[in-house]
Amino acid sequence: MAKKSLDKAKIKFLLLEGVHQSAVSLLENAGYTNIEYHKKALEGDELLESIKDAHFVGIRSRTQITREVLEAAPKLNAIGCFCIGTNQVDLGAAVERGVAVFNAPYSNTRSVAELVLAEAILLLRGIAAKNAAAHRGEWMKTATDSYEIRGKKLGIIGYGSIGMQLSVLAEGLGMEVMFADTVNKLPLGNATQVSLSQLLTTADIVSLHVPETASTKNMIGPKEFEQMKKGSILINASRGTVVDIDALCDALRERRLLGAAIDVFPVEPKSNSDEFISPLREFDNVFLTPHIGGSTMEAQENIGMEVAEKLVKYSDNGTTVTSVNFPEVALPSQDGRHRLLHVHKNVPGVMSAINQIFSENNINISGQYLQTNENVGYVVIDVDQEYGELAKSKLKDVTGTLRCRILF
Ligand SMILES: NC(=O)C1=CN([C@@H]2O[C@H](COP(=O)(O)OP(=O)(O)OC[C@H]3O[C@@H](n4cnc5c(N)ncnc54)[C@H](O)[C@@H]3O)[C@@H](O)[C@H]2O)C=CC1
Ligand SMILES: O=C(O)CCC(=O)C(=O)O
Repeated sequence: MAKKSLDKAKIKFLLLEGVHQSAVSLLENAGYTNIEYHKKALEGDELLESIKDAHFVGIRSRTQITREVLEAAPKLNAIGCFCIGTNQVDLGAAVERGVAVFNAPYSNTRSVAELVLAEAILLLRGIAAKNAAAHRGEWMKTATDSYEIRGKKLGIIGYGSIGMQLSVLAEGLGMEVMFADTVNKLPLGNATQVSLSQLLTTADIVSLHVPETASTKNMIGPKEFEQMKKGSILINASRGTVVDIDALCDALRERRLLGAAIDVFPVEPKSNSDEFISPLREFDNVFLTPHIGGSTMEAQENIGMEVAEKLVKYSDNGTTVTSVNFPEVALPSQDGRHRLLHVHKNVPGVMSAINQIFSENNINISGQYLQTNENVGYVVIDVDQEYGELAKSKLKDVTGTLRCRILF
């Protein structure tokens, strides 16, 4: 009898950072019972030890999957980011090793948009400072520097999934919305696209919704705070690297800003038992939240199912739809066949070497799917069961091979 590929019970899923139990249930229902579950992020030797025999890993925003971590994980097939951002993963190093990365691009967007809007309303009323004062026994009953949100100008930097939802919700409250984005975007409702400096000089509330990239690092620094309207508000629920925190402190000390709401920080505590250290702690008029923009029960449950399902599909039949670093292939099931999944460098000669193996060994191909991106090629080949192992043993030696798997 032909040897089968790895038993599902032997396929190890390492789930970190307390990803929602919906992910565990979905994996178990799909037959994957070898699940190592941790409530916190792992780092250093602890992470290397747990990931060394993992076939799949699930993380949120804290766990750093660096090149070194990937090198310590020879069996890893895919990484599931149970969140939107994928900046915590070295995507280049992952693709070089044929490791696919998935995320949940939409499931928590509404949660972030709602939090931002709530913070905007509360900051315009000075609630952060009034609340802090009341906890100390002070009574700050005043209308000074207290405003309605209706008619105010909201400037959204990064008009993607979150920025666009925020735009629609804000217009519903009677706000005037403008946005800045590196890409020309179709505005929703009455929003208008403007330059970054136009936005900074006119918005009453500036909200950041960009990814962490080289171009967004410290994109709001001393020069940008200078440009912002006196008495305006800054909200950052994107990534901590986007705002220069010292410059923000200066703007707050000089009372150029009415307040701020910051959910993400350049350095965040590794776990809930670690101290949160930030110069922003001194300011009563700043909402400080522990990176919970997307942390609602609804979002986490949906993310758990969405990302776990993507990992299961990749494990079960090779489908890579919506992967952030891999060529996307939607595959039917391989009933009655063996399926070979071959990830290779996207260089000339690899596909002809692969096809030669099949013709030289008289292996009939019953289905073939190929997709490439700039860096890698991903070819999926279905063959009769008796040829699966032979084909795999030859395919894994093709020059340029990054990873080769067999499914049955
Ligand atoms: N605080 C939290 O818990 C959460 C934070 N996030 C963060 O929010 C970010 C945005 O999320 P989405 O809206 O879903 O992303 P998205 O990818 O849909 O939109 C990002 C937008 O930013 C634009 N952009 C990129 N670089 C820019 C630049 N230099 N200047 C202006 N615009 C630029 C892009 O063109 C795009 O339109 C995520 O990358 C993630 O880091 C996401 C979810 C939860
Ligand atoms: O919920 C998390 O851990 C991270 C949320 C986030 O920042 C994201 O989705 O990019």
